[in-house]
Amino acid sequence: MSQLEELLAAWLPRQRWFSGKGIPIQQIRIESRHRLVSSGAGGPELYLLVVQAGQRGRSSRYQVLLGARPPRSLPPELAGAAIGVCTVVSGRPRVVYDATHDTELTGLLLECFASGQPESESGPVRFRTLPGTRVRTGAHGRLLTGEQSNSSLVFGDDYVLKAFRRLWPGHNPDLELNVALAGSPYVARPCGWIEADLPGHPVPATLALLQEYVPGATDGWVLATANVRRLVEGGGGQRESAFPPVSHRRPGALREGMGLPPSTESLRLQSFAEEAELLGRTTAEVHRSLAQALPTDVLSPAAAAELADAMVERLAMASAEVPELAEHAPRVLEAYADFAEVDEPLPIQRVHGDYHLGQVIRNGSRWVLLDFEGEPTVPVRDRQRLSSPLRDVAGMLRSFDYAAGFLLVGEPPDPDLEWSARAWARTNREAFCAGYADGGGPDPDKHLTVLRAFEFDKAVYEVLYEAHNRPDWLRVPLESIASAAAARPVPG
Ligand SMILES: Nc1ncnc2c1ncn2[C@@H]1O[C@H](COP(=O)(O)OP(=O)(O)O)[C@@H](O)[C@H]1O
Ligand SMILES: O=P(O)(O)O[C@H]1O[C@H](CO)[C@@H](O[C@H]2O[C@H](CO)[C@@H](O)[C@H](O)[C@H]2O)[C@H](O)[C@H]1O
Repeated sequence: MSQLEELLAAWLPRQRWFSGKGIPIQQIRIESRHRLVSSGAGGPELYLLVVQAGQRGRSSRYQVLLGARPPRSLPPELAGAAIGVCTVVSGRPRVVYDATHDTELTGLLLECFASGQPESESGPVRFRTLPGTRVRTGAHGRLLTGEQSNSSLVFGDDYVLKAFRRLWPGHNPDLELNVALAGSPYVARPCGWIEADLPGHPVPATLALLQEYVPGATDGWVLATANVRRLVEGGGGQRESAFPPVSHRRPGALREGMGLPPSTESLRLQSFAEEAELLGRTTAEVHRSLAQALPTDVLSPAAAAELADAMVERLAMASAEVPELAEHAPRVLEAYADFAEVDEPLPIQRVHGDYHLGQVIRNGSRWVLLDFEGEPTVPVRDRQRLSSPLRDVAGMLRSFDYAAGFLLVGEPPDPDLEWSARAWARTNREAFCAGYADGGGPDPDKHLTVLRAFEFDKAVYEVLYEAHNRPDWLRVPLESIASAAAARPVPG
């Protein structure tokens, strides 16, 4: 291993976006290295590295944006981004650091888009813009610090540049789907992308996506968790207050039907249920646009069986890593077997693929959908497969459970709190499904077997995701699986 590879081997596992956390790195190899920009003699340089990390006999590729400056010239505000001192090029020692924190360098990325030309050593990295786009330069890129699988830089109120961290050959679905949806009011307009050739692969990999920034928006996860917290803090755990049964989709409908004014709790539940319903409608609209712009098909029985097999495989993998999952496996397997036997034709199309509350932002008038990347740890060619839009519905339903379950993380057992949290999740799940069906999507209530299998599959994915990234949160998907496994499946 080179000096830089050794430094990266120690630094990578500490990064939020590194998907192989907790598994020893056996090998690190810098597969390619490109100098993108240099701000002049003695100034910082920006390198783009494609790094292969070997773990448990498997190799994964990551993108590292590396800054390099002469030793002892790192500004104090970048001290926390330092990776170490080594020779990057031409044998001279440099202090190397995570360049996404360096606003001097990130600003130069916009200039590469504007000129279409990086100052590159060998030219295999390309900055592309979409027809009709003139990139405005001048703003510095500020790194977002949220829970992310990638790294997003916000340039003033103009753009967001998302650098994909885990790289796969092929166009990233986030680029493909945003381009297909360009012009829709429900996505952020795509402006350009960065791509690079990967050694030995005929198709380039997408390294980053440049999109218009949606100003003044808040993401659905922040809104939902604030709402669920308010509900609970406001005494939502009073069991005598009306909570709509499953057949009543709107909170408060039961009391309304009885001529009673809405209870405080149902008003609080309703405040987010309206949002959930609108989100359901918006989701249906986006699915319709995707189906119009890109290929569609119908899932054949053979393909359904293959899909069920893939779910079984994922369950086996997750159970091997997280033994608590194994006790629920028989019921989960039953759900997958029921799915494989569904005999109605299931329309399939391109879908979001990793749909949850953190992927939607709400501005003044609408919900906007982000991050059509799919599950970042799944190879791009698999993420490009057509799928049932109900997979996205299941993803968002899981997310309502998450927002409620998150509230209980670290809390001592409290049946009232648990009851309120579950009530919140159920109300919003129902509102989302109602909005989705009203918006023209396949009615979730009529596809319960399919939905149950997709929800289990997503929760199993989440178990692995949490085990690798946020072990404290593991109980959120595990408890959902336990309670869904204990419930009798409703035919449909
Ligand atoms: N175009 C945009 N306008 C405003 N905020 C955005 C935009 N794109 C991303 N964001 C913010 O960045 C966060 C992470 O973006 P996302 O694409 O979901 O990244 P990741 O793939 O790493 O999860 C979003 O939750 C949102 O808050
Ligand atoms: O980074 P991405 O947004 O592409 O997605 C990954 O990270 C998500 C967490 O940030 C993870 O989502 C899970 O946690 C969310 C709350 O933080 C919750 O809303 C989702 O329902 C839950 O799946 C996602 O699964 C993962 O791919």
